[in-house]
Amino acid sequence: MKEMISLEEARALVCGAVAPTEVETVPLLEAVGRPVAADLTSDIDVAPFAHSAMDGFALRAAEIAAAAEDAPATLRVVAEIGAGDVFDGVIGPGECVRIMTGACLPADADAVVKYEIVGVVEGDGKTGSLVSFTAPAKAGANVRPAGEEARAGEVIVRAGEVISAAGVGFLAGCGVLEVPVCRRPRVAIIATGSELVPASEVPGPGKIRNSNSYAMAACAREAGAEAHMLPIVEDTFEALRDAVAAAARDYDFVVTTGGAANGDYDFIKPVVAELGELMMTTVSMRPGKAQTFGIVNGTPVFGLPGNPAAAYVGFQMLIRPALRTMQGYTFMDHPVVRARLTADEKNRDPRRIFLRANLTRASDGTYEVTPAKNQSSGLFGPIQKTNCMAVMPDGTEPQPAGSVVDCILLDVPEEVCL
Ligand SMILES: Nc1nc2c(c(=O)[nH]1)N[C@H]1C(S)=C(S)[C@@H](COP(=O)(O)OP(=O)(O)OC[C@H]3O[C@@H](n4cnc5c(N)ncnc54)[C@H](O)[C@@H]3O)O[C@H]1N2
Ligand code: MOO
Repeated sequence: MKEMISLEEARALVCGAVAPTEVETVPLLEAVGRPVAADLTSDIDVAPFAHSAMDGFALRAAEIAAAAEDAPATLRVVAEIGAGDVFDGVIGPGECVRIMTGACLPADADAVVKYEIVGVVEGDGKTGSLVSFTAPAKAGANVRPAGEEARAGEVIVRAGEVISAAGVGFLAGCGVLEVPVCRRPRVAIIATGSELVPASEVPGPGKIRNSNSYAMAACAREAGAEAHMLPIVEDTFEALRDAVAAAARDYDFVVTTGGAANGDYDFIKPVVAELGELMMTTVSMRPGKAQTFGIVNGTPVFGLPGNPAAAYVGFQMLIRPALRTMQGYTFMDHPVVRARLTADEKNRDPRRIFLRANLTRASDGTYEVTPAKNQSSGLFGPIQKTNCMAVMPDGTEPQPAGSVVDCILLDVPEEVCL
């Protein structure tokens, strides 16, 4: 095992070590935002029948082919149909049917003319009236054909496609009310550290609240997983070994925070090595170089560093892709845009640096990015107050203001116009 590996190597290693969870069938609404695990087909044609796209008059286009301003064509209205009605009569020569949007197109009609451009010559425009047309209509005008969106038996969504909110509507129209998806991975979150107290308590001397578990559980949820916060584990080899061994039996993925470096009380590396296969210990990234990964009992175990920002970046860059792989996503990353640094950035390191930063739009519409002043790896606060991570290009040269860098979009609020 290499001591320090690149982020790309780490990601390939972690994603390569996980497998999709088994397929389960969930109610349609539960599938929003998730990739489907099998091709889906429609049970009917959608739309099931040709129908009108306008409120107006259904007719044979040929009847009004010669219509003009100075030579209007006049037709007799023989029926009225609304959405849900079916007209099964005959439209004879010189006749039309008053039709509403969504109503089934009569068999004899091939076009609809909206009523705004139809004159009423006699009557009130309803059955028995005489109406006039001053322009021809193309066959098919204002007609939505049967099967426009889907054909019965046709594959409408392919395996791997992620279902959007509109997609839920599409599937409902196609009669797909249950959807096969990969089960959400059950993720155990274990905070290690003898300094930790539950966040519900006020910490005593030398103690701090366990905030990592909450953040990692939130990250796991955002990644589509089911998060389970387990009790805090004190800094002893035995306690951590027993907690990790039990979690590896009961969960699909185990995340620990803390005890990942080389201090006297850092035990995640020896624990994973003893219980299973230790595959990674250090990644060339900042914050968060101490990133442990291995397999225990067939279960992936990821040891994040204790520092909050380091744990957060490690989760986003390495655990999130793994959890998405387990759910069948083919796209693992947060969106990335390129933006100009608004100030010189002297913060450089041979490791890849992820700066907590704010992305904004300049007046000319291009993106600008401003790193947060406090880049301490010990804090969650600056991440709450920023919306992206600006990735410094590899190398140790200072980056002058105006340099263009990748920005990983994390929590971009609606008011930032992208
Ligand atoms: N001699 C060296 N010491 C350290 C190095 C180094 O290279 N040489 N790296 C530092 C960096 S960078 C990091 S990151 C940490 C990683 O070490 P650990 O994973 O062992 O982290 P801990 O020591 O357990 O904790 C670090 C820090 O984070 C706080 N913490 C831990 N767990 C939680 C939690 N659940 N909620 C909130 N805060 C937590 C903890 O109290 C510490 O302050 O090592 C550095 N040291
Ligand atoms: O591994 Mo540490 O993140 O650089 O705070």
